[in-house]
Amino acid sequence: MPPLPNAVTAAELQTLSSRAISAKEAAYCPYSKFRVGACIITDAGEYIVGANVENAAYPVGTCAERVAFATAIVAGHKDFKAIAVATDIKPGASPCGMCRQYMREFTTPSFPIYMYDGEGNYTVKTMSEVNPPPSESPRFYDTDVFAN
Ligand SMILES: O=c1ccn([C@H]2C[C@H](O)[C@@H](CO)O2)c(=O)[nH]1
Ligand SMILES: [Zn+2]
Repeated sequence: MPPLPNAVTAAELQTLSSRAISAKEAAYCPYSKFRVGACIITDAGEYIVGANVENAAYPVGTCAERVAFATAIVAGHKDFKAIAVATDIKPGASPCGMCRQYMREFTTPSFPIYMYDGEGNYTVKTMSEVNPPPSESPRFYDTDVFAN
């Protein structure tokens, strides 16, 4: 049987999580003091990290997930296997609405989001679980809808 799309091996998940956890150290978060690190693994097995970068004008700040995806896109990556997001809270944090929308642009509904707490435990959800289809979620802009 061919491997499932978006399936990460145990070794890949180990690297993905440790890079997301260490990326927390790069966060610039003097306002919230809430450190978030993220790491994406591409289909080819490259790892790209991000962390939240805040701003005195709060909405201008960007989350770790969007920093990681923007970095990956600018580096020329197109196909992504999974993302890990690491925080210091239990049971981890799920991506905000802007990040769900942002990530949908570059991922499929089965794309997994691994959410790590401060102790290395995770929960995992797919894009379609955190971002339901447009019929159920009218304010969610889906690339498939705009593809026609
Ligand atoms: O999934 C999340 C949730 C929050 N944040 C950031 C945004 C802000 O800088 C801080 C507090 O919300 O954490 C992320 O980067 N990713
Ligand atoms: Zn976000």
